[in-house]
Order: sequence, then C-alpha cells, then structure tokens
Amino acid sequence: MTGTPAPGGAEAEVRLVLASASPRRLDLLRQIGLVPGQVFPANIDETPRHDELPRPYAERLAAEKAAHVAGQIEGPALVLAADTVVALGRRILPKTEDEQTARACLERLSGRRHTVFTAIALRPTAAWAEGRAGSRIVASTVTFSRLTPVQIDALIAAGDWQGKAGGYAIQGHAAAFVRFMSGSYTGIVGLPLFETAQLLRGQKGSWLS
Ligand SMILES: Cc1cn([C@H]2C[C@H](O)[C@@H](COP(=O)(O)OP(=O)(O)OP(=O)(O)O)O2)c(=O)[nH]c1=O
Repeated sequence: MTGTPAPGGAEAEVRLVLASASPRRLDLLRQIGLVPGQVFPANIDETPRHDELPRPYAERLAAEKAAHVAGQIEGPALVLAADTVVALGRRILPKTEDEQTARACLERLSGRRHTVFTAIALRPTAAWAEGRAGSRIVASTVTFSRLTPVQIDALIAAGDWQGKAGGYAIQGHAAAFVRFMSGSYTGIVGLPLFETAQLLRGQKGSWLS
C-alpha cells in the first residue's frame, strides 16, 4: 500500500516511510490523512555528544534516523523521521526508561518553564532522484505547576513516563499540571503536523493538498 494520495504518474509508486517506533507519530500522521506505506524504526545510537546542546542534538538525531532508514529501503521512497528532546536551559533531559530517572526529571521540571524541541527530517531514497531532502525544527515552551511529592508519585504510578523525553507525556496525566504551553502541541507529542505538512507539500507530486 503506498498510502499516499499522489494522483497517478511516477509519484504514485513512491512510498512514504515512517522511520519511527513511536505509535504516537503514526497516529499523528494518520490524523492528517497520511498512512505510511511502511513503518521502519531507525536503530541508531542516541547518546548526546559531549557538550551537545538540545537543538542541534534533536536536529542531528532526526537527520541520522532518516539517513539510516533511507539507506536500507529498496526502491523509491520518502523517509520521514523525528526526534523530540526536552531541554531545561542547555541541559538535555533523558528519555526515561526507569522510574528513578522519570522521578528525577519530574522533580526538575516542577514549577519551571522548559523547552521541547522536535526536529523532523525528510530524506528520499537513492532510487527517487526527484525527491528532496528537508528538515525543520520546532521549539515549544511548557510550564508545569509546582508538583507535590504525592502528585509526582501519581504521575510515576500512571506510567506515562515510559520511553518519553523528559519523563512525561503532555497527552497523558501530566496535562493536569501544564500551566502554560506555546508552540506546537503536536510537536510536543512527537510530530509537529503543520511543519510536517509543509515539508511534504514541498515534494514533487501531491502528498498533501
Ligand atoms: C515531551 C513528550 C514526549 N513524548 C514522546 C515523543 C517521542 O516518542 C519520545 C521521545 O523519544 P524520541 O527518541 O524522539 O522517539 P522514540 O524513541 O519514541 O521513537 P523513534 O526514535 O523510533 O521515532 O517522547 C510524548 O509522547 N509526549 C510528550 O509530552
């Protein structure tokens, strides 16, 4: 299934490949009527470089995910990858895989403003010469209210922190503590839809109207 609305011609054979293991990203694409022809998670080293700042880190990882997958796909395809990073000033908060790390993130984020960067990268495979590589990055601001120890316990118990940048999900229980946000809600969840649509409209063929 190509899943693209390309009207006939060579572009109809070009698959959109989502280079992501994130079910949120797939759901977000579907929200705007795009069903990727293939989902192919990128397996790259996500360790930040020494002194790497959050914005270039997100940009680098999205580009590396797209390049990694584009190099493994046969035939004409357009690969879309993204990376979401939660930043407290110059500090990159981890993608949390255990309760202790998630708790430490929530304690840091409590009562403070932070930034969520989501970078997206589009990369055509070698077999699609007419495709154009492109990238965007979106910075959003989120302020949590001050979190009590009981509230942090409840967020940990809810489990939304698993595999999430900064140890929370704005689409989950943490929404009850978001005092302020600006930027891109879909970007915070993992795929900024306005910017993704803009990049896809810039491709040859009509991926989106
Ligand atoms: C801040 C925040 C992050 N997240 C998610 C988005 C991303 O899935 C994840 C950050 O990790 P990423 O490394 O961006 O993505 P991933 O490992 O989940 O998937 P892949 O690399 O295969 O595309 O955190 C939310 O779902 N809600 C939020 O509010």
